[in-house]
Amino acid sequence: MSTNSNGIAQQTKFAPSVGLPGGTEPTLVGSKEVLVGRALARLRSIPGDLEKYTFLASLKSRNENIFYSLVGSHMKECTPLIYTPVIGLACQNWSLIHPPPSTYQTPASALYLSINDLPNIGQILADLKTRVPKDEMEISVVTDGSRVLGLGDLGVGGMGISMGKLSLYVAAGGVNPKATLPIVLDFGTDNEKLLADPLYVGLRQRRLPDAECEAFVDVFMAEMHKTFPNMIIQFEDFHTTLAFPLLFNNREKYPCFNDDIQGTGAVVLAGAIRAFALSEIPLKDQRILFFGAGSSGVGVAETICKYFEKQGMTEEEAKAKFWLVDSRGLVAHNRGDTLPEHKRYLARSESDAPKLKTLSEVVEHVKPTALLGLSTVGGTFTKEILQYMGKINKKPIVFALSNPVKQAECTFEQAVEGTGGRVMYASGSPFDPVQFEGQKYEPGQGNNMYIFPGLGLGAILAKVKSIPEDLVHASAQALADSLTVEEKERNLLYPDVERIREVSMTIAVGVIRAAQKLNVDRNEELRGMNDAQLLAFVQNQMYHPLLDL
Ligand SMILES: NC(=O)C1=CN([C@@H]2O[C@H](COP(=O)(O)OP(=O)(O)OC[C@H]3O[C@@H](n4cnc5c(N)ncnc54)[C@H](O)[C@@H]3O)[C@@H](O)[C@H]2O)C=CC1
Ligand SMILES: CC(=O)C(=O)O
Ligand SMILES: [Mg+2]
Repeated sequence: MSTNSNGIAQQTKFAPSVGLPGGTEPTLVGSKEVLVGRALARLRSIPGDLEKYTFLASLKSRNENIFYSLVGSHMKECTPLIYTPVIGLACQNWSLIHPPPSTYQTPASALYLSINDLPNIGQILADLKTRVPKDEMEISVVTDGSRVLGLGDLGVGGMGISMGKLSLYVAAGGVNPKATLPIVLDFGTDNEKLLADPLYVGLRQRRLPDAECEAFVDVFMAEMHKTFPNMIIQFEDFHTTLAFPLLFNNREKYPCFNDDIQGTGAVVLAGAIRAFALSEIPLKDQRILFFGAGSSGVGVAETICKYFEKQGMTEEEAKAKFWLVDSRGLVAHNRGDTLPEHKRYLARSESDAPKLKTLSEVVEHVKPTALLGLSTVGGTFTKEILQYMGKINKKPIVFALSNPVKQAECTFEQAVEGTGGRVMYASGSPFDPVQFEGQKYEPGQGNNMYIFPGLGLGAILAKVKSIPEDLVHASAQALADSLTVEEKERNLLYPDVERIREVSMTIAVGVIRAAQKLNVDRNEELRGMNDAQLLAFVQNQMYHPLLDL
């Protein structure tokens, strides 16, 4: 990453301006605080969520510095509007709100590549390179929109999630906005509503078979790497049948990772490390049940399983702590269907496994200490299940991680009430604190937004060749270690979201050190720095809109 002011040095200076008769500006435009305050007041005056989203998108395009100052100083209020849950609504309505003003602003602020572009990808990227305002692009979030949050196939509407994640790279990770590139690969859509919608802005044809998508991505990745050799690629919201092959095909060749598999793995591991400790149950006695065995469920389960091994368990001992449930019941070798590759590693073998079809049956069979939902199905952690978790555990762990809010397996309030206030809870989308029997309870937000900004920042600064699993584990450990004494006293599982930039910095340092250990770093200058110097270096490299106003 080059210096902070790169690409943003020519921003408007906000000295009070004196109006001339007939001028286009009012008499007093205001100081930066006033400009941010004015944007906030305007935002709060807008009644609808989608309208708030389009206002913020328009602000981002008109003045990036005010946008990022506003978001950075009001993370709790703005994150739900530029990210989950409102981003889901934006993706669902993409054909109506497209192009958001930000795509007009710079010609390289978004890239749609369709299957018809396959022969020309190299040329398209070379042209784009001549138009990007920064000498080197640093990070791209790439999706094909085939599984956007828990909302299913939204086709090119997935652009919203790529843009939202990159806004957080800037606001929470301090990446230069000019070095970010959201990309949608338009492989068609299997969403009947979109196929029938004359206003749909993507290809109105059915999705290509996975093998053809994989072949497209082979070409895409090679051309991206040729054009932007240091660019980190984040795969996002690909349907599970593509998510795993794309990760395995590319992870050793290029600096890339899958956010749903690995970012989610790391953020949930970090929250779980803390919850396991608070539960006062040793790791060897934990029994962890996953409701949902897709890219994120399996990604998280395998990440925690590896952590157990690092804590001294054998592979078999670690695997024995996990149970996965999918739409056919307990995932088991002997249940009579052919399990897809990603479900085999943690599939069970006990003789009664095939009989366990519903979540309630599996919960009663397993007696879990921790119940984690990554199923996309809202409300599935019923009152009875939550009460049962409360009955068998002193401090039950319940993570309802599906996004957006309606897809959460239970709300925070339901979890608190069902367990008599003893739950250790995290959700993917934010919930408000809850009052129960005169006491205030605060939920955790177990969302990969705590990981990817810091993981990406560390990978950019170290100029990594690839992102091995140890870098992901380092990001989880750094997040778990980042809670302050005050946050621990509040029984939080994750740091306060207002501190996310500071947390990202710590994660970046952990990731850089892990990259150095594995020799995947190309920025060898960082090797000579001690930890304090490295932290100062990371901080100094971070884009900071307030300084540049
Ligand atoms: N909190 C976070 O940071 C993240 C949350 N997620 C959320 O996780 C959810 C799942 O994502 P993926 O794993 O990619 O999706 P997926 O569609 O691949 O997996 C869903 C899994 O749930 C199972 N399932 C669906 N309906 C079910 C039912 N009625 N009963 C039992 N099992 C059922 C499916 O069989 C499948 O195993 C999404 O809502 C997504 O938003 C994903 C990534 C990060
Ligand atoms: C948060 C996220 O990546 C998802 O829900 O897919
Ligand atoms: Mg995702």
